Amino acid sequence: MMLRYTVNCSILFTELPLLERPAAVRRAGFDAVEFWWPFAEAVPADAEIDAFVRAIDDAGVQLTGLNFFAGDMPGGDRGLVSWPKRSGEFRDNLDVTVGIGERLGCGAFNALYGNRVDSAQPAEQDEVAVENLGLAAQAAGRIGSVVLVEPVSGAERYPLLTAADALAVIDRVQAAYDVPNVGLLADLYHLAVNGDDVDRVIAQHIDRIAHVQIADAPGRHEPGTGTLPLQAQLSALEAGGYTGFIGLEYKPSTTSVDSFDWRI
Ligand SMILES: O=C(O)C(=O)CO
Repeated sequence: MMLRYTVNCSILFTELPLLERPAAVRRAGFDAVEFWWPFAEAVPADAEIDAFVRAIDDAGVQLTGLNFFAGDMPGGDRGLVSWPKRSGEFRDNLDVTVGIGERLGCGAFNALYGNRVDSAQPAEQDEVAVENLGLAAQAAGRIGSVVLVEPVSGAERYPLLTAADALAVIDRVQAAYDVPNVGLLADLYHLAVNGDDVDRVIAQHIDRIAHVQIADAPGRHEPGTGTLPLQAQLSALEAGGYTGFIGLEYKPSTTSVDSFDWRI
């Protein structure tokens, strides 16, 4: 298989401090990494950003993907994009994220949509999301990068569960802002756990898939630890002409370095 893999350093190599993970990925034989937002704040100090950029540069790996600031992820937040009261923070974060991307040649930014909140109606949240995604796409477009919209599982109030949910949002953004650079993040684990028909999504929407991530289910561990037909789905992506990266976004069932044997 010619598929290219990128290692998600927010869920793999967590045995190590964050800044040591890119070098560990390189030692494990990979040349690409992706991260969830790696800082506590939407706008971190310049020194923190410099240290992050240096860790990736010095490791000799490519940053292929970075999540925008998504709130308190361990506390249950899953993005600020559709959260009216925190829209300002998302917008403050846009330039910082794209700035990091520009320094490292990062091609994709994941804009987690955000949970439903009690302080706003769903329709208002969806309006705000379209605006914020339009702005994000314009910012990413300035460096030739794409913004990703991702269906996610495991968060009770996250409204994008299936590929169709995310594609409907992308359609709205593209109609309102005429931005070509917004695409589906097809995380095959999240889609399967949410009951989507992953084979059909690949067959029907491969041209709208801008990034793929994988983990097996149940458990969200490496491929082969669960029951998902991931090898067949990766083959289908390759046969269908998908040339992007495959993000390894799983919790290793052993140590991270011992979790790569499933690759063909
Ligand atoms: O929150 C998650 O599970 C994600 O996949 C974020 O990108």
